[in-house]
Amino acid sequence: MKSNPLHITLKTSNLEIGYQDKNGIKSIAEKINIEVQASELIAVIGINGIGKSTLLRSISGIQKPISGSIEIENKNLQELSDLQRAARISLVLTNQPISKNLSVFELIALGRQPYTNWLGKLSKNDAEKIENAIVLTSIKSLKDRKCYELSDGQLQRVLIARAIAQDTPIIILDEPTTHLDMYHKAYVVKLLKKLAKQTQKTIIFASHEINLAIQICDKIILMQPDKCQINTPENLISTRAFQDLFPKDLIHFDKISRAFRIKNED
Ligand SMILES: Nc1ncnc2c1ncn2[C@@H]1O[C@H](COP(=O)(O)OP(=O)(O)OP(=O)(O)O)[C@@H](O)[C@H]1O
Repeated sequence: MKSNPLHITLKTSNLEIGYQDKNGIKSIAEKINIEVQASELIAVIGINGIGKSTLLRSISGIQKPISGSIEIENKNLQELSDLQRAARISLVLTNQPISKNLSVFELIALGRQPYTNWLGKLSKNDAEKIENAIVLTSIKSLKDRKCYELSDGQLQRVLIARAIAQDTPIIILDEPTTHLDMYHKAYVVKLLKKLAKQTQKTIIFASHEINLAIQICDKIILMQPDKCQINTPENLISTRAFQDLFPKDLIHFDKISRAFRIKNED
């Protein structure tokens, strides 16, 4: 794919997301209008239960939206077959069960599944994509290890490598920094930024690491009870969008340090 700053990879129009339970359809968020471009790193931010995972599942095509449309590279997501979707979007779910008995190489090779023949045999091109993903995520030394031997931080890098090997224009990750220490949280988000720039992919991830997202991401999708907006961290700060994200009794957004801070006074 060519590096083109105006290459729109994902567009939602008047999207309403939610779920169905025994009592009927429940709406979680509506009027979601977002447009994202190639090479952008985008964080989805919002309080617990606001609908971040539901939004990611909806734009990945694994959960049906209530209404509105989702376009991936100018194609309606609903009209894509599973295979066509897998060639456009890769999804990394932190709590997804994976077979930890696989070696790192085997797990990354699963990223090529949408392209391999029915025997699952890897072509030369598949092998190159896998090798490239291993190099980009700096996990060469882990290649032959079993996944159960890995630390959470290492496993996260391997899952990211699998998504890179899948070679889709869009990569979506749900809370890729969960369970990681401060250093490894920063490491993973910086890695995602590097990958977005080097591979011209759109990378969208949900996270509670707001201070990190403000420092590193190109854009933030900010989900709040009454609206969902997308903008650069600078614009969100200047329009005071972060001010009422949390109840004000404990935490406030400090414009000077561009970070949320805990109130110390009683
Ligand atoms: N299938 C479902 N059945 C019942 N409730 C659901 C279902 N899917 C989502 N919800 C509810 O919808 C709301 C949004 O959930 P979601 O997981 O998308 O939020 P989130 O922002 O990702 O939360 P968190 O930050 O805690 O991970 C929550 O109240 C959740 O309980």
